[in-house]
Amino acid sequence: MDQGGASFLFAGTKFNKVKFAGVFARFQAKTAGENVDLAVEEDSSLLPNEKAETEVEHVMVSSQKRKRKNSSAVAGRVEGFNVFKSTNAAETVSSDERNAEDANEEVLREKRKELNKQIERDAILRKSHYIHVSGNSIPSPLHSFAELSSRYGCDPNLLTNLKELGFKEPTPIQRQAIPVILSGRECFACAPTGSGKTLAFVFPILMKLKNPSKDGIRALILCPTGELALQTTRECMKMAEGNKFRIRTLKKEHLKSPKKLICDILISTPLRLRIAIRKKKIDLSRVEFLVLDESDKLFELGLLKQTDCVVKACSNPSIVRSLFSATLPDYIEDLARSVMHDAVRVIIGRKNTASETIKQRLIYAGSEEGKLIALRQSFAESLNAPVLIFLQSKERAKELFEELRYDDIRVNVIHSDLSQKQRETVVDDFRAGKTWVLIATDVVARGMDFKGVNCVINYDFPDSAAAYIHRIGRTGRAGRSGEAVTLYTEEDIPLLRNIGNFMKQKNQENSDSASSSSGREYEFPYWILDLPKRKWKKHRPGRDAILTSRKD
Ligand SMILES: Nc1ncnc2c1ncn2[C@@H]1O[C@H](COP(=O)(O)OP(=O)(O)OP(=O)(O)O)[C@@H](O)[C@H]1O
Repeated sequence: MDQGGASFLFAGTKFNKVKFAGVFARFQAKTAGENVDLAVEEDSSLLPNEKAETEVEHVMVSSQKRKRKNSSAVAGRVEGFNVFKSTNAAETVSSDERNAEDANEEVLREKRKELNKQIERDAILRKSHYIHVSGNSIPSPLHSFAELSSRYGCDPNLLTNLKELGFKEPTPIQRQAIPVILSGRECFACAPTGSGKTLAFVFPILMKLKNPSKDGIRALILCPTGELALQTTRECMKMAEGNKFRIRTLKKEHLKSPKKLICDILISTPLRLRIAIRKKKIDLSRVEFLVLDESDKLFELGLLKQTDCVVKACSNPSIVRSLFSATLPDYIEDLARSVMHDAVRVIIGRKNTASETIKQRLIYAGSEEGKLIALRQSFAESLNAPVLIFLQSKERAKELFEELRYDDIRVNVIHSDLSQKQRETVVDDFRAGKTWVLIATDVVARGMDFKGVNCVINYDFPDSAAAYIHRIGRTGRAGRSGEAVTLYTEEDIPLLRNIGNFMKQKNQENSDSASSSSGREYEFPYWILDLPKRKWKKHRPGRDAILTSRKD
């Protein structure tokens, strides 16, 4: 990735004079020489530990000031300067102040104790959910969804929606990311596939927007593919049910319409959005919340320019930006750290790892022919539908489809040569169970939530570590179990070590053998860990054709 190109992302953010108007006014008054009361105002938006921290700071400042004053009073007496009008008056003030100081120090001790207790409670909760955080004054994680009501005054209707969706407990990423966004903090978050990241950014946005308005687009969610944008829109609508928010996916029709698109929450790919911006069909200057979902993908070369254009168009200085993904490479972290404002980093479990609930297996297929034989054999033994098969290119996906379409299984294919409408139909059929086996390119590898996919087959070895994690992450979602099988040939052997590292982590925590859906025991091939380390560049080796007819 061209990091130089990425460095101008997020440019143009200024000091938020509106948000900090109070501080600004006080600061101005102080510089004008007025007697400014520095007392901390009761700020209901502050969280318990933030509030405690602020109060402790305030008491400390006041106490230090008094100490300085007292010591100068003592110094005044010792050195004999007539600092005070009368010694008696000085003594009276000093004894009053001493009492006040004692009381203040008691308050300070209590606040400190409470703060420490809160920090301890937060640490225990975070530890039990493998939540790792860094940043300043990080809001406490949630114990339950009910806390959204007691701590943040969440609209009861939104909470009812959660209940109706069957969500009883927040997932780890939701426990931490929701309070972070609610407290107006920018964040970059990394949590495993299928761990509920969508709700983690959608729900706090719905809470913050409160009511529908005609003021313009207030929240924007960027997704790398049209399918994911549609899925996110649907999820968003389910969570907002009954609140009359206008939630829209940016469609081709919007680009042709003479009117500007006005809605509360817009969900789009960067590609389409950039066209809309250039055609002046959209105004993003009032966007208060910007989410870059699958952020590492959005920063890849093919999408970087469009993403950058969108980020720049979101010119509201008080915007709150969040980056979410299951894979967060170091260079994205560095970029985020350097350009985001006081951002909070939230990592669930170990960074860049596959979900714990996926059994992963490697199968040596020898050749292209061997792959097809292995696939047919596995389907003949037990077709554990729904199954998702990934290939490295649309040409190869089409070939495998041609090969399997006359077998006795309901199979379909999805790739970028299909129109958006066709792609939507294919996805819907797979979701509805009309398709048992879906052959795909990486267009559906990211973010797609096909509930209940039992098995992912990497027919072609993935082209990057991130691709491996996202592909296999289409199974084993929301705590369900799943299976991922990766077929490999000679060309892929140098890269086995790279995914072996992910597999080893999983197998060490369970046992070294994992049984597959067909009931066979699987031995982890330890020898792959002895292979030399290889830098994983885009791995798409030339492969023999799949079609058996073409070989005859
Ligand atoms: N609190 C919850 N309790 C139970 N299920 C949940 C909860 N939150 C979300 N889910 C469900 O978990 C599934 C996965 O959620 P989601 O698609 O947001 O995952 P994700 O972390 O974004 O995955 P990916 O990295 O693949 O994009 C969805 O079916 C969603 O409805």
